[in-house]
Amino acid sequence: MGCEEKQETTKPSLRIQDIPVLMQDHCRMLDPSKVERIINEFVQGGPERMQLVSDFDYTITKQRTEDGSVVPSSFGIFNACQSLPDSFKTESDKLYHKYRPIEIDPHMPIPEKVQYMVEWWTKSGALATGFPFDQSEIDQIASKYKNALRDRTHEFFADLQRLGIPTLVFSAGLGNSVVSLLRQANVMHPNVKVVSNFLQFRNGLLDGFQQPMIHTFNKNETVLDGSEYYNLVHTRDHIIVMGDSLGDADMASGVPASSHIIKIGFLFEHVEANMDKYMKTFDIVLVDDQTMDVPRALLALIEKQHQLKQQATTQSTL
Ligand SMILES: C[n+]1cn([C@@H]2O[C@H](COP(=O)(O)OP(=O)(O)O)[C@@H](O)[C@H]2O)c2nc(N)[nH]c(=O)c21
Ligand SMILES: [Mg+2]
Repeated sequence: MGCEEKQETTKPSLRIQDIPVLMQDHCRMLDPSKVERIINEFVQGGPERMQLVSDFDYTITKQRTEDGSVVPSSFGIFNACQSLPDSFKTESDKLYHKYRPIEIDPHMPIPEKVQYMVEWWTKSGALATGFPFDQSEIDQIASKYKNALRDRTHEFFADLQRLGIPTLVFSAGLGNSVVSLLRQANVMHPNVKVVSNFLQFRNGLLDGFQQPMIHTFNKNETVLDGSEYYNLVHTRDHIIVMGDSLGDADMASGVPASSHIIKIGFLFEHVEANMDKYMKTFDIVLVDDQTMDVPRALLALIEKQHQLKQQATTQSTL
């Protein structure tokens, strides 16, 4: 009885059907009432309890561009650099053909895959060793793709900065390419942190990747344990997670179990075959949506309530 009364008084003030972006045909939800409940928690909790965790490749970059050109992945940008030795490309392709099928093998258990992934990233680092290399090469290639970020990415990152929401861009790819693209797109604000694999140099020569290695299966908040960023976000228990691969949904693993998380999945390839898994994995599935409109709409609701609260406080102190 008491419980029913409580539900009555805490009735959500926002209803999913009143949020137009979530009512679009290409926006799918397995459990809209769960999304509605969490959105209300987010709105009540305000920006100071929020954090955002996003994948980079094909989550911040587009899965489909208007002119049909393919956007390279962060490793792809590096591989396109002219000064890399000829053997680098051939050897790196060989590694890709060996390890990529293991990475996506639906039957192999994850602990077994982890060993192979560590092997892949280690060998890939070893290939990127012992020759001179200049970051400007990555910058030049990345500059061609600074307009290949999702529509309204600039506005989205401006929203996150204005609201002071710590934003983690997580990539098991190459951090040098990620940062270069974000910088050149003018979205690398102080609240944005990129956790990824960064090139390391020794005596003026390339020397593989810096530690810790970020691979597909440790790409989650457990690798942040004890870091400065962890200290910044560990009390922020309202989390938006965004990704395009099923594994991206686990990026917030390691945060307290009591956290409220909305997982947004961008689905583009093999829509029918993937739909079921994406629906079970992400709270909101966006089919061929090349914009940041849905996450922006969530932030707008949070900001609106925040402003109302601030106005009320100002008036009560007058
Ligand atoms: C070590 N290594 C890993 N990858 C791929 O890079 C991806 C980076 O992982 P991610 O950033 O989590 O995923 P996303 O690209 O789907 O956003 C992994 O899923 C691997 O398939 C790699 N790809 C290339 N081209 N070269 C490499 O050396 C290499
Ligand atoms: Mg991705």
